[in-house]
Amino acid sequence: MNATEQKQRAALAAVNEIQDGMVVGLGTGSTAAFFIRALIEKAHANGWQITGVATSKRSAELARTLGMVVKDIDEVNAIDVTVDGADEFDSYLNGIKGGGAALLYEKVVALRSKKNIWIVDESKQSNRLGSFPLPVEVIEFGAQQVALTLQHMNLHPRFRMKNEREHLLTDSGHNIIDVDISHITDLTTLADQLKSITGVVEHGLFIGICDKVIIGTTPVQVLSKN
Ligand SMILES: O=C(CO)[C@H](O)[C@H](O)COP(=O)(O)O
Repeated sequence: MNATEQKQRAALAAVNEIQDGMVVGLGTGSTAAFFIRALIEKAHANGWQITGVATSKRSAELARTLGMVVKDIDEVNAIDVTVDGADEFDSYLNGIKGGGAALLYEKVVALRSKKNIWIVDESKQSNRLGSFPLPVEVIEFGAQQVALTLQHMNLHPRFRMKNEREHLLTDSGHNIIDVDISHITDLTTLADQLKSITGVVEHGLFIGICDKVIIGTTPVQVLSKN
């Protein structure tokens, strides 16, 4: 079974975690898009009222186009569960996110959710995080200075590009600098160091946030925290 089929299977399995009336955090990326489509289909078929809280403009637009009520995070009292993809995860359910440049909103929504589920294909599983470049979201002003700091930290920074000349901008208008953390063993300390750099808004290390990973293999594998 290829990666796309596994993403679809994981997304379908995650829909079983949702009940009528829930407020659901909608992740970003190709796997999250499969989930959004499948959830809306089930909600329509069963007459469910589901409210979405999107982690990107893309996901909000997809969900609204398909008929879901999507609210801003500040318009809801609580988020019951968020279902999102991941770029890499380990056996502790820590991971790297932000391959789709949505890590800031994804983390804001995840940290306000009662439960976080990641849906993935098996290629995302890793014994040690760091094969996927870690996205660091930085404000436009002084972004080159932040890149220099990351260079001095031996993290081999590279601006994520929209095209040959322009930096990619996130939904918040920030830059993404991808860094190489494959040689770093203490990721908690790294996370703290990155957050302490003025100009850094967020990074894609999600440590202690995910509660469950659904891998769309046959049969589907589920890893749960504790
Ligand atoms: O973190 C993300 C977006 O910022 C995505 O969840 C991650 O990149 C996985 O994407 P996909 O489901 O397309 O493999």
